[in-house]
Amino acid sequence: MAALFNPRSKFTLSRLGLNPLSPQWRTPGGFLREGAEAVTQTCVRRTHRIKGSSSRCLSSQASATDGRARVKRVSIEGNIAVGKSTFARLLQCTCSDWEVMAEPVSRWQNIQSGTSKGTPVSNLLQMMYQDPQRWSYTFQTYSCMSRLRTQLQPPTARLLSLEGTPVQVYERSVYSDRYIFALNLYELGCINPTEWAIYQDWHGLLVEQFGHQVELEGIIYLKAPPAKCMERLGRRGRAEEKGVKLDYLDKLHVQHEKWLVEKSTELHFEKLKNIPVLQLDASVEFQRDTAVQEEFVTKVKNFFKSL
Ligand SMILES: Nc1ncnc2c1ncn2[C@@H]1O[C@H](COP(=O)(O)OP(=O)(O)OP(=O)(O)O)[C@@H](O)[C@H]1O
Ligand SMILES: Nc1nc(=O)c2ncn([C@H]3C[C@H](O)[C@@H](CO)O3)c2[nH]1
Repeated sequence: MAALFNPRSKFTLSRLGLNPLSPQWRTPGGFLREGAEAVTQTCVRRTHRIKGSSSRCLSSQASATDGRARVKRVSIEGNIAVGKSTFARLLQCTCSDWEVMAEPVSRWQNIQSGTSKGTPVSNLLQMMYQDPQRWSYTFQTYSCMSRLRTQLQPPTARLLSLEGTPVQVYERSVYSDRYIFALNLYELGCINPTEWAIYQDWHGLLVEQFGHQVELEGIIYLKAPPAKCMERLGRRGRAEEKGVKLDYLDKLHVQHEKWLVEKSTELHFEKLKNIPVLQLDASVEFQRDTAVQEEFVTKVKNFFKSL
């Protein structure tokens, strides 16, 4: 494991203060729950640049059908720092029919005391990267639980009241938790066979028990060469990721390819086996290129319509 993570970066409690929990961020296009702080500003700029932004994106249909069943659920999957949050912000700012649920990273960075809420206890993301052998299983229990919570959140009243076809968009899912990260850490020996057996047992039970509530209708796969992700990861400069090596991103890339492209990952949930996947070339530097942004948004709209 030492070859994949560099345990030199120091963890301090004071750093936790820099990552306040932000349960819900309002944006011109609607809401980005659990979200990133840059959203509001970037959103305002983007809404002026993208044609048809902040407008209803899917033609009005089935207004009489019951609200909740009409809400489609899609996850954005992809390697670390490929640009999921950035892409999610673009979607959030583009269409008010789409509600983005951000990955709950700040919760992992800021584990709270069970007794006195608000008191930070530790930074589990940092611990996992510093000592993966010790903390990987613990991390996967918590990441999966927090993803489950996110996927169980009902659509907002605003989304339910829309006449078109509203979509809840998640950044990653309980499925990538298992078929990308946990599987990878097991294959690397950071999760031992006993832990892996236990993880799979409770993961299967939870997903089956929650059934329809955690099902997805589609997946958007943002794909880029691991070297490009490495470059972006470095540019982003998240302190906990200082020791992440290219080899780790290579392995995660292979897991994504096996699951979403080659379809060779052994899956345990029927609906997931035939789930539609929209693959987008995320190596394109779309942040400042409105033509590329429009092309992506059109593909997403058509994908959502097809689900
Ligand atoms: N298409 C792009 N072109 C250029 N830079 C990008 C692009 N997408 C994202 N970035 C930059 O790359 C960095 C990582 O992006 P982002 O935080 O969106 O990744 P992520 O996939 O959400 O990461 P994580 O896996 O940690 O959740 C950021 O600094 C962002 O500004
Ligand atoms: N071990 C592990 N399991 C997960 O399920 C998982 N999901 C995300 N991450 C890491 C990637 C980024 O550094 C950071 C933000 O995505 O958190 C994970 N790490």
